[in-house]
Amino acid sequence: MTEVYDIVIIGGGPVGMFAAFYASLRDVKVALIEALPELGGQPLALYPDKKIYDVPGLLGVTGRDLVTNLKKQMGLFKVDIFTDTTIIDVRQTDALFTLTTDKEKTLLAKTVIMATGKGSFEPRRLQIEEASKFEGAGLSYFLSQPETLAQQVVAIVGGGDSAVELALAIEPYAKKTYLIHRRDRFRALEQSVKQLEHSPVEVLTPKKVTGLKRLANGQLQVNLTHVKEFEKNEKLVVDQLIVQYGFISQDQVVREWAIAPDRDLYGVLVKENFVTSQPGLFAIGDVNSYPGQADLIAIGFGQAPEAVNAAIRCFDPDRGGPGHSSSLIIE
Ligand SMILES: Cc1cc2nc3c(=O)[nH]c(=O)nc-3n(C[C@H](O)[C@H](O)[C@H](O)COP(=O)(O)OP(=O)(O)OC[C@H]3O[C@@H](n4cnc5c(N)ncnc54)[C@H](O)[C@@H]3O)c2cc1C
Repeated sequence: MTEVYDIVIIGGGPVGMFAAFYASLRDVKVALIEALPELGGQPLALYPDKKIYDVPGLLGVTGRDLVTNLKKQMGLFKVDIFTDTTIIDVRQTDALFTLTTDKEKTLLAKTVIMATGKGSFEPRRLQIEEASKFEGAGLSYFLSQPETLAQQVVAIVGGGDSAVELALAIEPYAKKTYLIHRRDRFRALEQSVKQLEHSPVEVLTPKKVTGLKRLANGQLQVNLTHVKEFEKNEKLVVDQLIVQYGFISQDQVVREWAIAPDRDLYGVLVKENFVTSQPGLFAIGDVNSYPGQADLIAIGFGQAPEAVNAAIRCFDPDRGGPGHSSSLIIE
C-alpha cells in the first residue's frame, strides 16, 4: 500500500529544504521532491560561487555553502528525499492529494507545500547526436563538489559566469582542467576572467563540441571543431565533460496539474499562512504572489514555518504548538 505523507514539499530549493527541515522538527512524516539530481534550487544551479549577504546571521555565504548547510540541517531529523523527480500532476481525492511523478513513483499526502520557485529546472543540453547516452557516464550538467574530481582530467564547456567559476573551482583538485568556449571572449565577470588568465586552466577557444566517443579505457573522447578554421579540429581525452550552458526554468508542468491553484502574472496567489485557492495546498518562496512579494531567500525562510504549522493544523488540529527549538536537546 502506498504510504501517506503528512506533508509533501515540492521543490528542493533553499525554501523547500528549510520547510522540510522544519516539518521534520515538528515530527511529521515529510517528503521533499526535487526535479534536478541535486537539491539546492537557484543558489546551487545559478550562482554557486557568488556570496549572498542578506541571509540573517551569515556574513556572506556562497550559494554552495548555504545549500550544504541546509542539507546538514535537514539531516538532523528524517526527511524522505526524492531527487531527479518532477511532480507532473497533483489531484485531490477523498481528502488526500495524489502526486504523480515523472518516474514510477506516486505519492499520497494529507497536505502539499509548493516551493517550486520559478519552475522546475532543466539544464540546457549539449546539442549533439546521442549526447544523452553519455549522461551520468562522463557527461554531466551539474557539479556540487569539486573535490570529487580529484586527479581527473576535466573539460568544462561554456562561456558565462558558471563555466568560468566552475573551471576555477575545479582546477585545484583536477589533474588537468580545460575550458571550451565557442567564442574568443568570455561573458563572465571581468575579475573571474582575469583570474582565469592567470590560472593553469587551459582555455580552448573558439571551439565547439561536435562529437563524443567512449574509449576502451572508459575515458571520453571529445571532438572539438574550431569555429573559424576547420583544419584546426582536435580530439581531447577526458574523464569528465561538464556542460555549463545554464538552466531553463519552466513552470508549464505546474500549470498543467489537475488542481492548478489560482495565479496572477507573478505566481501562485496566496492567502493567510500562504494557503492557495486549494485548501491544504500551500505555496512559499519565489513561487507565490501577493502584494509586496519579493524574491528573497530570507522571505521564503520566514514563510516556511508558517505554512508548515498551518498544514499541521489541517490534519491534526488539536496538536498545539509550535514550541521553540531551543528547548530541544539534539545529540
Ligand atoms: C543570480 C541570482 C542571484 C541571487 N542573489 C540573491 C541574494 O543575494 N539574496 C537573496 O535573498 N536571493 C537571491 N536570489 C534569489 C533567490 O535565489 C531566490 O529567491 C530563491 O532561490 C528562492 O528559493 P525557492 O526555494 O523558493 O526557489 P528555487 O531556488 O527556484 O527552487 C525551486 C526548486 O523547485 C524545483 N521544482 C520546480 N518545479 C518542480 C516540480 N514540478 N517537481 C519537482 N521539483 C520542482 C526546481 O527544480 C528548483 O530546484 C538570487 C537569484 C539569482 C538568479
